[in-house]
Amino acid sequence: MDEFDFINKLKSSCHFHQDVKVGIGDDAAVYKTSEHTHQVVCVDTMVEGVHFLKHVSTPEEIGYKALAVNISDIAAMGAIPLYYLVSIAIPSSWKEQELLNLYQGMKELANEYEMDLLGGDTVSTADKLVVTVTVIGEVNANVQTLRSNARDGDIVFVTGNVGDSSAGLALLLEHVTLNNKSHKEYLIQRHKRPTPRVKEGQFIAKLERASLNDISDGLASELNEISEASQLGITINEADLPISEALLELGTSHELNKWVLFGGEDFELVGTTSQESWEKLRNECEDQSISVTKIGTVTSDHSSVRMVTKDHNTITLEKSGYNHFKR
Ligand SMILES: Nc1ncnc2c1ncn2[C@@H]1O[C@H](COP(=O)(O)OP(=O)(O)O)[C@@H](O)[C@H]1O
Ligand SMILES: Cc1ncc(C[n+]2csc(CCOP(=O)(O)OP(=O)(O)O)c2C)c(N)n1
Ligand SMILES: [Mg+2]
Ligand SMILES: [Mg+2]
Ligand SMILES: [Mg+2]
Repeated sequence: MDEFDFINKLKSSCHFHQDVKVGIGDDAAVYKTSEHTHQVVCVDTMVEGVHFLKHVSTPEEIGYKALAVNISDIAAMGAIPLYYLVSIAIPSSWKEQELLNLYQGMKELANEYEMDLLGGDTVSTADKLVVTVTVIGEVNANVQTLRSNARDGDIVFVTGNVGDSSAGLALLLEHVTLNNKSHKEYLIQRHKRPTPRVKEGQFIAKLERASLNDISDGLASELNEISEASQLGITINEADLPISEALLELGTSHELNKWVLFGGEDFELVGTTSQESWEKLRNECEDQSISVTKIGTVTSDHSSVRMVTKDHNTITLEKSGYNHFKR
C-alpha cells in the first residue's frame, strides 16, 4: 500500500456543503464562515516508535512537536492558528505526570500563538502512545496558498534551512557523530522543536498568488505534490539549496542530499510565486530578517521535479521522501 494512493482514493468530487472551499488534498481544509474570513482545519497524528522515541525525547518535546506540526500545516495555508483539540491513546508505560508534561509542551507553543485548547479524547491502548492534534485556524477569505497554484515561469522558494531535522534525528539515534557541541545541539533542536513558519506564511499570503506546502515528508516529496497538483514541472538547483553551517559540517555530499531532499520534518514552507511577487517577498523578508531562498523555477516543458546538480547534471527527484507503509 502507498500512503498517497490511499489518500487519493478517499477524495470525493463534490461536497454536500457549498461552503467547503478546500477538501482533501492540501495541508488543511478550508470552509467559508463569513464574507471576510474562512476557517481552516487540519489534523496530524504522532505515534511512539514512528514519529518519536521516549528514550530520546522528553514528554514536553513530544507535546511541543505534536502541536507544531499542525500549526505548520495551518501556516502552509497562509492562515493563523486559533484553537486545538487533542486525542490521546495511552499505554500503561506512560505515567500521569509524563502526560501532563506532554500537555505542558503543547501549552508552551500554544501560549506563543494565543491558542486555546478546546477539547479532545482520552483512551487506553496496548503498547505505544498515540497523540492526535486537530488545529483550527482562520484565513482571509481571498487567500488561497494552494499546492495547485503554481504557474509556468514561477520562482520556487523555501524558508529557512532544509535537512537539519533528519540530520538531528540521525545524531539522536547515533547513526552519525559530530564533535562540535553547539552544531550538534542546533541540529537536534531542529528535529525536536521545529518552528512553524506562521509569520512567513502570512507574508506569502499577502502576495497576489502563491502555491505553498510545508515540508513534513521531505523537500523532494513536497515539490512533487506542488508539481502534481499544478500539473507543471519544477527544476531546482542543488547549489541554491539553503543548508546550515552545522549540516555542512556533518555531511558528506551523499548524506547531505539524503537529508536535504528526502529527510523530512523540516517544517519549513516551500512554494512558488511570480517573478514580480518573489522580488516583493524577498525584499519584505530581508527587512524583517526572515530567511527565504530562491531554489528554482516552474516549467511547462515536463511534469516532473528535477534538480540541476552542482556538476551540471539534471536528475529527476522522485516523490520518495517519507511514506508510511513504504519503509
Ligand atoms: N485517513 C484520511 N482520511 C481522510 N483524509 C485524509 C486521510 N489522511 C490524509 N488525508 C488528507 O489528505 C491530505 C494530505 O494529507 P497529508 O499528506 O497527511 O498532509 P500533510 O503532509 O500536509 O500533513 C490532507 O488534505 C489530509 O486531510
Ligand atoms: C523514531 C523516528 N523515526 C523516524 C522519524 C522520521 N519521520 C517520522 S514520520 C516522518 C514524516 C512526517 O510525518 P507524517 O505523519 O507523514 O506527517 P504529515 O506529512 O502528515 O504532516 C518522518 C520524516 C522520526 N521522527 N522518528
Ligand atoms: Mg503539510
Ligand atoms: Mg498529515
Ligand atoms: Mg502535516
